[in-house]
Amino acid sequence: MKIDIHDLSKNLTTPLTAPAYSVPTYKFVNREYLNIVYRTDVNALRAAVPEPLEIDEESPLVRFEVMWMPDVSGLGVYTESGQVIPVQFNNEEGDYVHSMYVDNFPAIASGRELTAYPKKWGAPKLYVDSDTLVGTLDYGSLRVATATMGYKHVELDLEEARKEICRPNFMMKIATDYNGQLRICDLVRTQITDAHIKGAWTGPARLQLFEHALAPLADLPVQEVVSASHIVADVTLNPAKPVYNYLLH
Ligand SMILES: CC(=O)CC(=O)O
Repeated sequence: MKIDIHDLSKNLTTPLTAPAYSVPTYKFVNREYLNIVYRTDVNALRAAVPEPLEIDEESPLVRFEVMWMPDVSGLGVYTESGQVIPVQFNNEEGDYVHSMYVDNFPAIASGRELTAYPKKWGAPKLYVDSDTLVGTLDYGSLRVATATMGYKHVELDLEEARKEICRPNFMMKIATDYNGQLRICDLVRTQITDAHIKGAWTGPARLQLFEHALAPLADLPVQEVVSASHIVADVTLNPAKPVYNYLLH
């Protein structure tokens, strides 16, 4: 087999004859979000966020999210759950993606290799239980998060919902050479720019996080639920771009 590194139509990843994921662009139809914004401990938040990102010390917030993706071109069906943290970088507001637990291998591999999504294997679920929207996250056999929200109690403004899911995302891209030395250590930025909101609601919400050594969501403890949203949207993801190279600083 001849390897042509300039042929961009080929998905050059392994296994060579049956790659672990398809070539993006990934388009999501009816992506459904349960987002719960909560106040946490400022020292815990400071310890989680890499500089030069800045947190809001006066208002230390985290967004816990569970996303059900029933129709994703090239990746299939999956659910994802994690935490993002509101930050500022170069005077721009955005969210630092702190953790993501996902139940689909191609989504994990492509997210980590092509972008910088901090994805690990996990078992999130999003479903309606009678009058309640429920989001759960299991890691192995243990429950690490349970979120509940009144189902479609109050409609949200669709433009506000669009702004919520289109905030810039910042992530850490880390790759090493064969000796374990850092080859890439970047802060990267991406943003959803193509989102069609199909519905958005809010309602009463609660969130419980449980201690786990390898899925340490509870290290950012819930002090108070601030807001919650349930959003259904079609979205397209964009590639990430480096915005800060730690190897040069
Ligand atoms: C496809 C990706 O890597 C991003 C996501 O799952 O949200």
